[in-house]
Amino acid sequence: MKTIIQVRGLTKAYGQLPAVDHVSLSVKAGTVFGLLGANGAGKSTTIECILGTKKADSGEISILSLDPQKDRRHLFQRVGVQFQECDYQPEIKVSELCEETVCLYKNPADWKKLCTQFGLANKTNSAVKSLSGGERQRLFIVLALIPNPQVVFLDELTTGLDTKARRDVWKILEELKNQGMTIFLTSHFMDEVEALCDEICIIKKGKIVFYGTIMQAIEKSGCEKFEDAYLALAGEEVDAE
Ligand SMILES: Nc1ncnc2c1ncn2[C@@H]1O[C@H](COP(=O)(O)OP(=O)(O)OP(=O)(O)O)[C@@H](O)[C@H]1O
Repeated sequence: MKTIIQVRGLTKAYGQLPAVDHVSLSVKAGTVFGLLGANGAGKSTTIECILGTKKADSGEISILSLDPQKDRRHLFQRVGVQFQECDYQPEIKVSELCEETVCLYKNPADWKKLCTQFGLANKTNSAVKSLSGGERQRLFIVLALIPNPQVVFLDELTTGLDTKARRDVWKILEELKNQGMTIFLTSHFMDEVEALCDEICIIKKGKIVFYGTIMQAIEKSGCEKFEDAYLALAGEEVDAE
């Protein structure tokens, strides 16, 4: 299986704070990779360095065999990114935002089809600002998929979605994975991670504390349930430092 993302010794500090500390990871084509950790663990910084929107202090990063700093334009065409929020004109409609996004890419997906897949078919004429939190979240996934990407980054992908919408999104991601898409996600929902991820990496204060499969995490922790395993491995209990 081809390696889509390869990170070796990624390190990035903000002043004195080591946000990402010698992180190495590798993501194979057509798999779902979960980067996990508490708030402030360093997930977003890692993703931004992989995407080239932040410059690492040291380490090597390759994504789709490209250097994210040197080849950002090429990467832009081949990578999808879901943001928690994105900038849009205050009155813009769903259809207009999708069409604007389509214009940015050489080989865009059919946005209407994506809106239907994500349960937004009857919202295309609505203003983005009028959507519910869950609808907006689904729209951001649609926007991330418009480039027809080979790899997609989904940040806290189902935050704000109701139970059925979450399950629907999982199903679509399974289908995309089966079609060969590589998915890199962050999530604070361990049921979602368990349902979707082939491999996970847990970071704490910028350092990797676990890397492997869900089963290996359960085995290593000695817990029965993955959520307990995650809490034990991530050390999310209040520490006394
Ligand atoms: N631009 C910045 N300047 C200074 N410190 C920053 C900056 N961005 C992030 N940090 C700090 O770096 C650390 C890692 O932040 P990061 O956003 O990567 O974590 P995260 O795991 O994505 O958190 P969350 O789950 O809350 O999104 C945190 O302590 C954060 O406060």
